Parts: sequence; structure tokens; C-alpha cells
Amino acid sequence: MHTAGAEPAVEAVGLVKRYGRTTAVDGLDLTVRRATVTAVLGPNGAGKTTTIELCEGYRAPDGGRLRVLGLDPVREAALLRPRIGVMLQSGGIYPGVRAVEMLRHVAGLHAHPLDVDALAERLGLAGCGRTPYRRLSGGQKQRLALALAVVGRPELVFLDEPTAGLDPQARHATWELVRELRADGVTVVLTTHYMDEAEELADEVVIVDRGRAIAQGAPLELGGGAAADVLRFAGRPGLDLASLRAALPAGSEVTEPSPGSYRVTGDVGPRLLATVTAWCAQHGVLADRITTRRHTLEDVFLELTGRELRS
Ligand SMILES: Nc1ncnc2c1ncn2[C@@H]1O[C@H](COP(=O)(O)OP(=O)(O)OP(=O)(O)O)[C@@H](O)[C@H]1O
Repeated sequence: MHTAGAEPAVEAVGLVKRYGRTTAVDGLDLTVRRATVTAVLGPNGAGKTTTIELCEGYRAPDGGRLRVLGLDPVREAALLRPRIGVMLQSGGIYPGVRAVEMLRHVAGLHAHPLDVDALAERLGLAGCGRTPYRRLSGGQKQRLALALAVVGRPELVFLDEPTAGLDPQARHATWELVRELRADGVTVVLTTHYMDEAEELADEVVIVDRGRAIAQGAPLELGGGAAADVLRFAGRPGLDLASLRAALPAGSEVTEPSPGSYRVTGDVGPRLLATVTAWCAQHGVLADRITTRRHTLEDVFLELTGRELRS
């Protein structure tokens, strides 16, 4: 439907937003290509929601440059609003209004809306179509907010934590919808705390920390590809890492991100596992909860910031 234009869907350079003495967004750079899914990932308070609200034109930046679909989101809000879909985290909906009525009303404001009944059906809202908004469950409210964001067939959709608190079935229905939007040429920007969500859905992941984008790239590219693996184990705190490091094959690294929790990176295979357990045996350490897995975005975040993503 919408072809990928030359100009990005979102372009932020040195974006700044302050709330009193708190700098929520602190020189953030972000480029979102058209017809892609971009996941903005980061810990609580990193500035994700504020960034999205700036893009939507709900807040005015204190510094930097921001263009959304080539427009200034605040000064050209009247031109931008009809072209974007916004999923609000809460509020903004009259408590007495019925779910499907609301959806029909919003669809009616757009020239080429999606089919309301089909959308309600697939998001599991058909059964509660006559229920007043205030009586909907948290998950139903969330799915309605998603439906409202996309029903007008926008060019660009902002989804703030679209699957937070949803059950697995609703979560997968949401993912499916996001994939279809993308296939239809829609650009999707979503925030999430879930690594698997970012890895499943996103063409591009932006890791935000303390108001800045500290890394951006394709999930696999950021994760270092399948070759970069991690072995984790638990043991007593304060093990002699220098000694363990000396025993490991070249190219490996070991750290203790939190007391008693150890993380070994490198070519994780049977040899590395045997080396670690042999070292533990020699040093009277009962290694517990030994796991090996692919290097994830969570590991990338840890390496970039020295902190766990969810603290
Ligand atoms: N309306 C506001 N007034 C004052 N401070 C705010 C306001 N909104 C956000 N903040 C502060 O700005 C910082 C960034 O918040 P923001 O909600 O953008 O982060 P976030 O990454 O979306 O976090 P979360 O994952 O918890 O939703 C935080 O320190 C927050 O306390």
C-alpha cells in the first residue's frame, strides 16, 4: 500500500525533553525506515514513552530535531494526526462508551478504514462489543486501544507496550496483527520490555538507556549472531575470576554481573562447559543452574551498560 519513501518515517537527531529537573530524553538519535517494525527497548524510566509522545506530537521537545513522516509533529500536528495511529497506555476513552461503537466511530473518521467486525473478531473483542469501556478487563482495554490505533489504516503506528499484561493467546494475536501491518507497508514503532517480542517482530531494535539510544540494529546483528553464546551459572559470590579466566579457552570472558551469578561468553560448546565445571570442581565450587543459550538482546544491554535490563 504505502511504498517506502526516500525519507525515513521518523528522524530524530539530538532530541531532548526535560520534565523540571529530570532529563527524560537526553540527546536521542533515532531513524525509523518506512514499512519496518522498530522496537524501542530499555529499562523503566529510560525515556521510551516520552520519545513516543514526542513523535506523536503530544509533547514538544526542548531540543534537537524531529521529523515524523517529514512533518514537525507539534507545528504540523493537523497534517500528521490523520496519518498516524496511536495506542495510548491508558485513558482517553469515555468510560461509558461501548467497545465496538468506539471502534466504529473512529473507523468512520478515516477514508479507508479496516473492517471493524473482522478486526474486533481477531482481537477477541467481538464478544464484549456491547460492554461499556469501564467494564472491560485490562487485557480487553489494551486490545481495544490497539484496534483503535490501527483501524484507520494509518501509515505509521506507535504502540506503547502493546502486549504488557496480555495472556499468551492475545499476545500472539497482537504479534500477528503487527506482522500483517508491516506486510501491508505500514511502519510500526513499538516499545517493549520483552526481549522475545523485539526478537520476534522487529526489523530494527533501538536500545534506549537514560534518554539516549545506545545501540541500533537488526536483532541478530545486535546480538552478535548465532555464534556468540553465553554460559551462565550460579555459585558462591566472589569467585576468583582471574583464575577461571586463565583456565578458559582464548576468546572467552567471564564476569559476575550480580553477586553469585556468573556469565561466560565465547565459543560456548562442550569444551567450554567441561572447562568451567572442571575449574569449579578444583576450587570446591558447586556450580548451580548452569545454562547455555544464544547471546540475546538482554546480554547486549548488559555489555553496553553493565546493568541488567530488568533491575
Ligand atoms: N509527565 C512527567 N512528569 C515528570 N516526569 C516524567 C513525566 N513522564 C516521565 N517522567 C520521567 O521521565 C523519565 C522517563 O520516563 P518515560 O516514561 O519516558 O520512560 P520509559 O522508558 O517509558 O519507562 P517505562 O518503561 O517505565 O514506561 C523518568 O525518569 C520519568 O520518571
